[in-house]
Amino acid sequence: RKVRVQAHEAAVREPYDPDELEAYFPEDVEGQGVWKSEVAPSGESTAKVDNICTRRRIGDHMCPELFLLGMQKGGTTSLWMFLVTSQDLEIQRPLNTYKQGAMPKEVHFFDKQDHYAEGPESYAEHFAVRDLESQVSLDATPGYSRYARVPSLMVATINVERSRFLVAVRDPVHRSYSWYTHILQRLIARERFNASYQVFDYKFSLMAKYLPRLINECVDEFVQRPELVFEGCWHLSPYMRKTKGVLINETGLPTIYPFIVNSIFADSLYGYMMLHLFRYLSPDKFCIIIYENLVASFADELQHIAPCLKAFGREISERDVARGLPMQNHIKCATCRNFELLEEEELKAVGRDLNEDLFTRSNDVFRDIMREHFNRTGVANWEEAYNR
Ligand SMILES: Nc1ncnc2c1ncn2[C@@H]1O[C@H](COP(=O)(O)OS(=O)(=O)O)[C@@H](OP(=O)(O)O)[C@H]1O
Repeated sequence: RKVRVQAHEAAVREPYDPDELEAYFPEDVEGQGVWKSEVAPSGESTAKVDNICTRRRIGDHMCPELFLLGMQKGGTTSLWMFLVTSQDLEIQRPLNTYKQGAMPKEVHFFDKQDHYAEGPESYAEHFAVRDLESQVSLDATPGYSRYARVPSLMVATINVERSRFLVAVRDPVHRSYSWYTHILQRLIARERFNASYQVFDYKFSLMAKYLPRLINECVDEFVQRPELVFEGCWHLSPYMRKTKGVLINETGLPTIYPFIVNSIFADSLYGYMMLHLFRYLSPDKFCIIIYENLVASFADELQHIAPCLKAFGREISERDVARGLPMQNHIKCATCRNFELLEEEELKAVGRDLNEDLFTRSNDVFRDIMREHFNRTGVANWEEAYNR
């Protein structure tokens, strides 16, 4: 398959070869060796999986059966906080995670090769011992939605029949900008993040100008099979790793580590991300909520996770609704070095192009999914806010 690059040919990098990548990536973007470790999914149907998760014995550690899979920057920390602090829902959080001292929200078992390799017993040990059949625990790792291999690994490990999956989506432009900000505030000290951002003079608007074309070239290759788009084009896919960089005219630098900047936009392709998840996990086990609605009308939007809680005999109480959505994880970056602060109108202008060039196609897929599987129409018309 030929990779087309419409950029200044002289400055265009050759495709990254595996040795070069090896040198760039002594470890994964997020700090583990995920991208290069071929974790072979077992391919076993869940009926055949026999492990601590499927056995569910009283007296054993309890694997999660409720998952908050994403999307990253979709308000997941607030939703998690709401769920695990409810006195009525009785949802258990992990005792600890693999990362010492981390908030007990994100276990990162399925997206980190080293953790997955430790096996289900190790996963379960992060949760309390079960002393009642009705207990349920939650793994809220929004990064799971970013890694194409995760759902197949889940199917090979968890009790799929009993499990339920929550996903919070958000205006893709705002989600992308929020993740750009997150990287700039929390991860930019890492050499690869800094190098990839530097090419764009650290500017979101420049990333938004160049990345849609690169991502679209990949999406176009798979568009006849929309359920394969995410696996084909997610930020660490072979296609994306091999793709040639482009020259950024404004800085005169060619892209480097494109997957870091890719992910800012590729992780907002919710339609394709959901179709990928549905290849492994049945839509009727999902509850999808829309961040903007959750913020604007908490009680109403919360009802859309009710079916997933009901599966465990849990009901959202009036006093839960009254508690409202806590505010968590708002990253203020005003004083971050090199931060491109985009005021509302400026972000709108950037977002308009992003929608036209990249997001609308995936949003259409997402809206079809909402109509078909969740009987919700007229939701998530994010682009309307950007209309000229
Ligand atoms: N109550 C409430 N109202 C409005 N917005 C809220 C609320 N709680 C969290 N947030 C916003 O959610 C963003 C963080 O999302 P996540 O917690 O999913 O991020 S992470 O993926 O876990 O890092 C982050 O968005 P940005 O501020 O745009 O970065 C938070 O501000």
